[in-house]
Amino acid sequence: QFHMIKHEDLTWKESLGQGSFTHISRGSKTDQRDGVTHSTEVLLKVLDANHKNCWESFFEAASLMSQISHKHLLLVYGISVHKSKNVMVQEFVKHGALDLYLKRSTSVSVSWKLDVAKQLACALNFLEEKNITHGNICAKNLLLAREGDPSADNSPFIKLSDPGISMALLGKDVVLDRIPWVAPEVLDTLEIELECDKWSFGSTLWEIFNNGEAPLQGLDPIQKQQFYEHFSNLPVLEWTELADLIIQCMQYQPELRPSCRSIIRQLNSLITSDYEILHATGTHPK
Ligand SMILES: N#Cc1ccc(Nc2nc(N)cc(-n3ccc(CO)n3)n2)cc1
Repeated sequence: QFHMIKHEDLTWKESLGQGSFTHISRGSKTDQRDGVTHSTEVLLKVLDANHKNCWESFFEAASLMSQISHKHLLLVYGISVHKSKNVMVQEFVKHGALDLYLKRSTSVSVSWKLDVAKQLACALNFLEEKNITHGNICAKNLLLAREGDPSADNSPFIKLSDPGISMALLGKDVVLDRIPWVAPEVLDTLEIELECDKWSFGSTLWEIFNNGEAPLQGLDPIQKQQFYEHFSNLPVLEWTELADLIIQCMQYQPELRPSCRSIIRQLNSLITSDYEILHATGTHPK
């Protein structure tokens, strides 16, 4: 169920850091199409040698992404297995992970953030309609294909990355570390259902509107576990309508979380202009 890419058709360029249990590099792949050699810029995601036993789950995550196509889902060209290297070949997304972009950027507008939130909600709605659970929604797994330039009046464009190795294989400490993105019910069963993605969406909304700051970042795994045991909520954003949506998504009872359609409807009903004016000037528009 995969396109196998030959090792010799890949060129490795600079390393770009690492995800969890993988490291990523820029590269290119060549392929022959109607006798013409094409070279495509790609992102090469290599599974760490010490997690080689997770290669099935690594590729399972990638195959989820290549079975379906959607404008806000990352394109996976295929995989390449050569000697002990398990490589996922992805489309190269120009501006990389959203969490780093938000941390580095100073002047990202509220409407820019809302645009990104709507695009993520659309991707989730698409997956929900196909009854596919992603299982690892977070700003680190949102990739920025287009920055969006307010003066040129064009908006950002994001792609949801692959979910990576399933938590069931990664063990309890990784699951604890993923609090508050991982839904509370997952801690017991390690089973992920559609509602889990709604919880993670709420946590990711919090990240986006807090400029990429990781929620609960100061807490250690035990304190993170207690956060769930005490049915705690994230610190409330001052934009109450958005804070309400986050609370709805981060309901401890999975069945009380909103559908994607409801999430999209609520995002569309948020008025950014008033909020921005109020936020910027401290006064309400006339
Ligand atoms: N400086 C810089 C820079 C870094 C990366 C990209 N591009 C890219 N393309 C992808 N397909 C996936 C990723 N990822 C980044 C983290 C993860 C973990 O999931 N993926 N980055 C562009 C610029």
